[in-house]
Amino acid sequence: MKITDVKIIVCSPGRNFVTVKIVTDEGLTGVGDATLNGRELAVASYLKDHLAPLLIGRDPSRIEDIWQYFYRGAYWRRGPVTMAAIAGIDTALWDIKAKAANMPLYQLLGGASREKVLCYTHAQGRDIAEAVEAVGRRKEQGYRAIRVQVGIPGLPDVYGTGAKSVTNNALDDAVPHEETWSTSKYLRYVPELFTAVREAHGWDVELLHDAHHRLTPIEAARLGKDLEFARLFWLEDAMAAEHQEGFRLIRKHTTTPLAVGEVFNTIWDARLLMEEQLIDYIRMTTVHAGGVTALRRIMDFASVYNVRTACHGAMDMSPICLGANLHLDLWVPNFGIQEYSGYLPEILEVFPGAWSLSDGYLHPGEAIGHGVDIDERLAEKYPYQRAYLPVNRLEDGTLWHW
Ligand SMILES: O=NC(=O)[C@@H](O)[C@H](O)[C@H](O)CO
Ligand SMILES: [Co+2]
Repeated sequence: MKITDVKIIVCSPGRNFVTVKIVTDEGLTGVGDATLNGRELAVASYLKDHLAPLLIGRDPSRIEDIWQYFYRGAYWRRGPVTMAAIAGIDTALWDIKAKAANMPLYQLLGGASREKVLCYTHAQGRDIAEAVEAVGRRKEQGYRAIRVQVGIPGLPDVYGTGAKSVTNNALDDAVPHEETWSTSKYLRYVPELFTAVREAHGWDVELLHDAHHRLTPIEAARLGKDLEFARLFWLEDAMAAEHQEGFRLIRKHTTTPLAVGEVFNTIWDARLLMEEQLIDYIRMTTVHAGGVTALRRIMDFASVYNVRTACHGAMDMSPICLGANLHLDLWVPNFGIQEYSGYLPEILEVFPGAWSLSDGYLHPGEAIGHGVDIDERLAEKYPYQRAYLPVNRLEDGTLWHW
């Protein structure tokens, strides 16, 4: 079998996605997600101008060799753009291989280790009352694990808590929306949020919270400690994790489980965190971690250190990424949880898939390959629109983490 064509499809059904479609001379095709929220065209060009030409004529079954060719062969290794581009190709190649083997991808990985995939979803509010109500709605929809985020009194819209939080990016802003942040206001308020949520909804629902990299190590330790009463499933992205050693301080002070990794793109970003068991969940996902080939390796490394998987899966990864994740989620022995924040209807039309959600659990389905495709004609109806994630400033104007 030979690769005869590589298409890079950029579309925007409610938000921007970059999709790789690989065509072979035997009629088999495969698709992969290569979306990088806010820098989509950099990945599209990396693929179109640099990688796609090198794929034509190659044997699509040589997935590992192609992965190494683009990783080691790049010379300039790692980074979100490079690894998202490699991910798009790699995921498409695994899709083709599973189709050629006439089986769902999870069978190729080693078969199912569970019947279904536990997921968590998002609930947010501009204030505690709204957030408590949102948790109630998510419980009624059958979710067993819910991430709770809330606006902070005295601060304007905080990321992921206002009306625009559905798409997590500013489609209608020609420049990144600038948020204002105060850690002290935040640290005082979040424990009140979880007191109210536990009071209203009890203990049979798993609660998660995402600090989106905004704290220093000691502030993260403080929050973890202050939230121990709420018995969270996890506190996520407590601090910007380039400084992996910083988690030693957090770990020393709190038993609140820690999750990190959605912005990581190679194992090197997480090695120390996992070797020293400084985290409990690794949040790396197919599209940002370099595809199925890389993520499978990272998941196995995590299992050696009792770290569980928790693939990132918000709406700024396409349903193709979710589909591929779900096959890994069904197979991986050290599974933790899968993020699922739902998709706008137009996204599900452009990316039809075999996966399903019921009663707070997902399943990849039994279609051959990873079970998700792209409707190219429909995708054309949604041309790219430049959009960004917000940026974050302290009240004095300092450009801050997020
Ligand atoms: O854990 N999930 C998250 O943090 C998401 O909501 C991210 O903010 C967006 O995917 C960033 O593009
Ligand atoms: Co997150």
